[in-house]
Amino acid sequence: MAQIYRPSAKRPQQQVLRNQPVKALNHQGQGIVASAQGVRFVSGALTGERIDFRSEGKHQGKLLNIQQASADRVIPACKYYDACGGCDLQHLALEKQREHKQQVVVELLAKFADVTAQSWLPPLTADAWRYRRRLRLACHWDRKRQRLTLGLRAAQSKQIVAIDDCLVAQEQLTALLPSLHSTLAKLQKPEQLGHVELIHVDRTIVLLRLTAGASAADKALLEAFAERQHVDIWLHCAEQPPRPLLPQQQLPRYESSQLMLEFQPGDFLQAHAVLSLAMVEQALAWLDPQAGESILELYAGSGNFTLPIALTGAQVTAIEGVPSMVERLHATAQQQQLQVSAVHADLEQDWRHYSWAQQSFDKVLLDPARAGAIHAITEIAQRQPRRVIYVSCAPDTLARDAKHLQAAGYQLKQAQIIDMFPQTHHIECLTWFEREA
Ligand SMILES: C[S@@+](CC[C@H](N)C(=O)[O-])C[C@H]1O[C@@H](n2cnc3c(N)ncnc32)[C@H](O)[C@@H]1O
Repeated sequence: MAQIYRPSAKRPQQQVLRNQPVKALNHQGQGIVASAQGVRFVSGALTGERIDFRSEGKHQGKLLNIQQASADRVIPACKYYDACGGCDLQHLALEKQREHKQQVVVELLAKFADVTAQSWLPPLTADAWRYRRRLRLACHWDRKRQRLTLGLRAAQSKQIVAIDDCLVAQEQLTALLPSLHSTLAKLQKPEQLGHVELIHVDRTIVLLRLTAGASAADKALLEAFAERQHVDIWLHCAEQPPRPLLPQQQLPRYESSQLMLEFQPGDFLQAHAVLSLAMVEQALAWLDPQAGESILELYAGSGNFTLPIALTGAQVTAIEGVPSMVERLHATAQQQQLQVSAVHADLEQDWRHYSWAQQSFDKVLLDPARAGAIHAITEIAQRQPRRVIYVSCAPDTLARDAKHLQAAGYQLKQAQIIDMFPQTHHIECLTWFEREA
């Protein structure tokens, strides 16, 4: 058989580069270094620092040593900082984190959309530690050692960092960790545990994701835990929707504009309770809904913005892609006797087939996931509502979508950073676009 020459696969270069200046932070909070090998993004580095790093792959660098530290550098408060992939900006002073987040949005809007806000409000801020009301924990059962690991994912890895505290989670949640760990390790088949979500709203919820239904013995074990810890347990087994462990358990509720909204554990819930309330209030101030106006709300979830808007007397058409959230939104609107039409639809599909999309709307509010509103924004732009309030959790997709609005004749009147995820690089931004007269 003929031998064919095959060049050996090129290994990515892993050269160490020393004393390199960091020129800025990117939107993922990584230091940008323009090295002789090209631009590298280095997690943990700060603007103005000089660092040693190892070049990894085409674009990344691993921080090895800080030769000259920034005056904005602080000692990370969390003992898991080096291992956990969560709070990746806690080495930057809090005020500077907020300045950086606004700067990122300003720059991305200018670079990708040629959009400049007419004015910026100061960032909306609240507690920067112990703020998270939901915490998702990864689980792994080591069959050989008969040991359960319960923790958070390491940075860019599937590894789990076992934790007994998380400084950004509310204390009601972290206080559960030791007893939860020992209870879950006693399950008959702990390998069936996918992940665990802890939620604190009007009650504390432990949602267990399982690959199969729990046995009667496991249910009894969990029931005893729930009683001892005064929590509600929900089970999310295989393809079934999440169910309460006990039939008498009620749906949990969270607050929005003095209303209590029901939601199903597992469905979307804003992470920071205080800032979620403040954000809704600010969005309403800009939207300024009037009785009789017709408002289209996209990516509505279980009604965090919808019901406060409807309280003003405006007619709201709220669109959401997850059926359980549409059901909850519809039920709460009925209980409160509010004018809401809650519709299940995929906003990424062509809107010509949707009857709700054939009406005209005075104003639009949208709050998409990180992917942004790549199709929906073109549909909105065609319909030319007077005002668009865009709530974004990803500045890169906001900039992409803002370009469509700008091309369709909208101006960015105001913008504001919501410090929804302190200590992390994640950025939440509220924007107000107005159609030019
Ligand atoms: C950032 S959450 C906002 C939810 C709500 N506004 C709130 O404040 O709680 C985004 C929502 O968009 C929904 N979603 C994502 N992609 C969608 C799509 N293609 N069509 C409809 N809804 C979608 C998600 O299910 C989620 O509820």
